[in-house]
Amino acid sequence: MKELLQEIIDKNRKYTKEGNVATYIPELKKANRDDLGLCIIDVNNNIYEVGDCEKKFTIQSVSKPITLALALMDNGKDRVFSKVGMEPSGDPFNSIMKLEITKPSIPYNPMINAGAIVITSMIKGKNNDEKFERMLNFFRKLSGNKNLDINYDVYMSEKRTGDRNRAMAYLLKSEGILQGDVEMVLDLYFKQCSIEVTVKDLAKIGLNLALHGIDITTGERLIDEDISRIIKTFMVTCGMYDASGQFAINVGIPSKSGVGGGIMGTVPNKMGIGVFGPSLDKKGNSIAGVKVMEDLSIKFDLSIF
Ligand SMILES: NC(=O)CC[C@H](N)C(=O)O
Repeated sequence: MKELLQEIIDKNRKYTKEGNVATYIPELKKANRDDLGLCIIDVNNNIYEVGDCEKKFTIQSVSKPITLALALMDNGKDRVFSKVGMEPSGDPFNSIMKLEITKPSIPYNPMINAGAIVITSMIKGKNNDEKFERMLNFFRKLSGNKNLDINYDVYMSEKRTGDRNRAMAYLLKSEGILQGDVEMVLDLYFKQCSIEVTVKDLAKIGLNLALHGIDITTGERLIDEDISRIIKTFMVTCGMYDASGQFAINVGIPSKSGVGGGIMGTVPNKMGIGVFGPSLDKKGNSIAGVKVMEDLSIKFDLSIF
């Protein structure tokens, strides 16, 4: 198995030369574009790691389905989906356009920035510290990694430069969709995106989703079954932004990407997948990472469709 995975990494390493690492968050420019790592954890808890699997990177948008799960458990479906929709937007992840032309300005889905920021605002806690602690604990439990924490430099870098997200959040507040102190919500969102992970952490979270919310090592239910189903469905329809349709056809694995270069995949009842390759295409998805996912899907017949 490991040899097959190594072949997939070797074959696709050339694609790390294509595209560019994210630069709009200045600190992300420091990523090494040549990196490519993969981890798979199957339902028997076999862990396979190949390539640059020891590298840490910030989770960025791969955090969105995870905070969505927490917000749904905190608030229930009715409340969450009165503020955020369930439809693919067909627009870039950071688009502001539809917020102005649709009334009420409910973000299309929780996987684009506007929707994710509203979701973050729904995390329960008596102050921001407690909200972040609950969030981080949830990420730690799902990844089985007690040491997960934020990359402070990336967090500060995005906090300093995240004016587009700031603009969206203020617009959402003015429309009554987002509640609370906007700067506090954004601070929590920037922290959430700056949580530092490895491909193994993503594979473990993916495995927990593949097992419908049950942790394989502890037997503990971490996510309600129904919520785990909702999360995976969003990953299929919106997880790769405005490339989700193409990805569903070519790969067919519920997945979520982030501008740090990570992709988390979850194959129901089979495995969790973590991939890292920081050079991105124009839509913000890892170019080599998507190629690796395509090869995995074909080689192991993983498409859910
Ligand atoms: N696509 C992404 O990974 C975007 C996350 C990033 N923190 C942002 O809000 O712009």
